[in-house]
Amino acid sequence: MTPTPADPDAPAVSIGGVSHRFGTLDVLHDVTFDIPRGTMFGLIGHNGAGKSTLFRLMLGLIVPTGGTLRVLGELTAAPAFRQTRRRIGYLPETFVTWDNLTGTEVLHLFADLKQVPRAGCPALLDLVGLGAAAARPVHTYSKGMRQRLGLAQALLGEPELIFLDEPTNGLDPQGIADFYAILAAVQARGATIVITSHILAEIQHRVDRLAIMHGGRVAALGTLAQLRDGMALPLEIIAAVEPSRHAAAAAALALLAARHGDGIAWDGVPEGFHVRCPAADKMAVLAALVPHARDVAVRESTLEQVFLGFGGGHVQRV
Ligand SMILES: Nc1ncnc2c1ncn2[C@@H]1O[C@H](COP(=O)(O)OP(=O)(O)OP(=O)(O)O)[C@@H](O)[C@H]1O
Repeated sequence: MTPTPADPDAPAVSIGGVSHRFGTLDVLHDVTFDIPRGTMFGLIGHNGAGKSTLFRLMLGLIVPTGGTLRVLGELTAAPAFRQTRRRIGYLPETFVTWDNLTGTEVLHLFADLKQVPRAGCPALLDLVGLGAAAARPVHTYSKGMRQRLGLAQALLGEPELIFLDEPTNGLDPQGIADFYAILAAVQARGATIVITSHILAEIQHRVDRLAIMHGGRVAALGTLAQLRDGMALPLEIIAAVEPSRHAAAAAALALLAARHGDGIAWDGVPEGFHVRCPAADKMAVLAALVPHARDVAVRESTLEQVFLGFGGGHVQRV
């Protein structure tokens, strides 16, 4: 029987002061955060930051050497967690499967291992776009098709919580878009998704919340907007200005900069102006430029800039 968590509103994952040590190597240090139910949560960090270790801990495959870890309301160290694991899906970084079996046969085997009915397999193969290839042996699949088969096995039994470790590695742009469209549908039915990726441009607008891991610690946590605010990275505003309006636009910017101090900087280019300013000055800069501009675009800092700002790009081995 599937156990029901005591509190259905409890976070999908609750990590409290978790540390982990392999032998003499301290890999995670006092990691504390929750993953709210129904969210798509991104876990990012440099190579060796501890993401996969945290995944293995959340899956109950290893037990933390310090702190507590609750997943779907159950302590991962508790014997009852074996039952809870049936409500969890997992796509490892490297999805290894039986190459001589067909897509359908592979999925049947995973369904048997997970003790869920095989009857759901055809619909899952259709969902991931493998319906037409289901009867072909897996050794004839492309890398993208294998990854989609991996996603299908992670979705067996309609799990409430799904862990995906760098799931879009090797997928082409259309494959990545299709992959996230499936995840959006899965999230819409209420599932929580935890995903790691090194392709930050890909996940920045797709995840609801993020944790940036650095050297086994949580360096930052929140929505992309909160992380941007925390970093106070400047915005870039690009204004297309006709030559006849250049002087007037430059004068408006100079007046604004004199009023707002050093935070506003700009370059004149043949097509107009590139302005960098604190986010708080965005509306003032737009108000100065719009009367003179043919077009204006605002570029907010990317997740990659935020990540690098938090020291994410600095590989520090723990
Ligand atoms: N079984 C293990 N025994 C000893 N050390 C380990 C073991 N698994 C991981 N580590 C070490 O723990 C640290 C974190 O590794 P982990 O795989 O969790 O990082 P990661 O953030 O997932 O990295 P990547 O982005 O490269 O996948 C690394 O220093 C790694 O060498």
